[in-house]
Amino acid sequence: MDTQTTRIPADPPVATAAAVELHGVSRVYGKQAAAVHALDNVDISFPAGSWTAVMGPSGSGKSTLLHCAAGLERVTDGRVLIAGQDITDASDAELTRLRRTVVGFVFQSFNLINALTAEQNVAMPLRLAGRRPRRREVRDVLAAVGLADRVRHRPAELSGGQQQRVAIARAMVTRPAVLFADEPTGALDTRSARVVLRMLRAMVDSSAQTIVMVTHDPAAAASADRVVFLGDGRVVDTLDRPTTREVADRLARWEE
Ligand SMILES: Nc1ncnc2c1ncn2[C@@H]1O[C@H](COP(=O)(O)OP(=O)(O)OP(=O)(O)O)[C@@H](O)[C@H]1O
Repeated sequence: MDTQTTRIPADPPVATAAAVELHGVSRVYGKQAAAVHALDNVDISFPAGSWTAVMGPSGSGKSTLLHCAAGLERVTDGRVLIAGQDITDASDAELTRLRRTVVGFVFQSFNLINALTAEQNVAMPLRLAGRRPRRREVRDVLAAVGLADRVRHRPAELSGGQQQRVAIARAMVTRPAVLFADEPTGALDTRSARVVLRMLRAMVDSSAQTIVMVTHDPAAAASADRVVFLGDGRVVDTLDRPTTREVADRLARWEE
């Protein structure tokens, strides 16, 4: 008799380790002779709980990659999956729901509403998702980004670094599984940039959120777990656990 018993694993297997997957994704702008292949058959996956920096020369397709991966823009070819869900043919309503629940965005230009206070800006995604924001949860997120004493300030009354932190708080308040950030430190001085990068690191390490960030700055990219380099709409290189020096050297090679 077989005395071996079947062992039941303590934890169920992880269903999907990828927060975002792009399979054979192409994005073409314009037609025929005027066609621009902004993305050309890109295969890439962003593991859950990881931080990836996307780099490459101007026009290499970084923003297009971010927008397609986030469901902000439709792909011409290929498939995009977010949290295991194929969003390629999702309706506009489904994409809107996804953007309000699963993903968050931070843009270089902050995109804050000037007429609203920091607190009201941060509460906005909760309202859009149909929730009545609790003052406490909004203030807690603002406190987490070091702005507990600025909740009643409007964007014009805040520094660039503070505005960017409000934008990050706004993206964090719904606890999105994936945060897409387009040059989140591009408009900041070195000190404010460091604060923002530390906050992004905390999101990945403490809450296992996933970050995909476009940047031109090797120091910012070195805060990520991995750097993906684009050239002419294709992934041309990747670098794991990068240092600033390695990123700068690799960039110089691809931008030659
Ligand atoms: N809406 C559009 N219509 C036509 N062409 C576009 C459009 N958006 C982007 N492109 C083209 O697609 C290519 C990739 O653009 P994208 O903005 O993704 O590059 P990028 O790497 O983010 O550049 P940058 O670093 O300058 O922001 C470029 O050649 C650009 O001109």
